[in-house]
Amino acid sequence: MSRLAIKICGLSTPDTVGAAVRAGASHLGFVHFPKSPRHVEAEQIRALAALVPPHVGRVAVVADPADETIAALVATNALTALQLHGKETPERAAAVRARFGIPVWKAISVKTGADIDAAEAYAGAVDLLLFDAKTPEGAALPGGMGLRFDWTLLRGASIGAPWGLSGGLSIGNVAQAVAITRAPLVDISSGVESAPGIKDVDKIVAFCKAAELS
Ligand SMILES: O=C(O)c1ccccc1N[C@@H]1O[C@H](COP(=O)(O)O)[C@@H](O)[C@H]1O
Repeated sequence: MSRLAIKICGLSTPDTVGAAVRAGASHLGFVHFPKSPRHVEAEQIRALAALVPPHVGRVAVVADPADETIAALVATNALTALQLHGKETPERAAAVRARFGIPVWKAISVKTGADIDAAEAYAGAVDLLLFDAKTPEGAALPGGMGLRFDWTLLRGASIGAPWGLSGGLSIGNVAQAVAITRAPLVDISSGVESAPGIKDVDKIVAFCKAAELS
């Protein structure tokens, strides 16, 4: 059985980056979305990523980015993947991957089983599908709101690509989430914070422990 991959997302300080690495995270996420309390500029991502050992993935999270935005992020040479967390189509996701030569993760907003079925259109166009809860229409953020969806929708689903589970995960529910979905990767942001955008080292450590035991 291969080890559960853990992505700690929305990091913005050297301390919390170090804590996530030491706690055993396989991937770190950096949100580049100005409306987010977790927003970090490309130069900050470059500096934070320089603290990360090469075996740990470094993922920039964006939503419906312009090509210029992607170019600036890719130019940092700090990233192992780009997470598209907006309304990008399969064609747009494939074009980003081809144009910028970077692995692409696509967040799939889930409310019903039809949303999971619709993810099939992205297989082949992206490198990883990340199932996250749909945020309410008009919400300020497309993710990072601690919302979860009905995990049983993923039970027994055959996903034709590498994938992960996101949305409303916490120290207390990650074991149940993995038991239900058999997710190979779990992704958390607000569940390891003390306030929006403020990561909590103790919570990061506790989450990684709980995920590893699941
Ligand atoms: O966290 C944000 O502010 C954010 C902004 C724009 C796009 C995505 C964002 N967050 C991502 O949402 C998921 C789930 O987060 P949570 O655990 O429910 O808080 C995660 O991948 C975040 O990085």
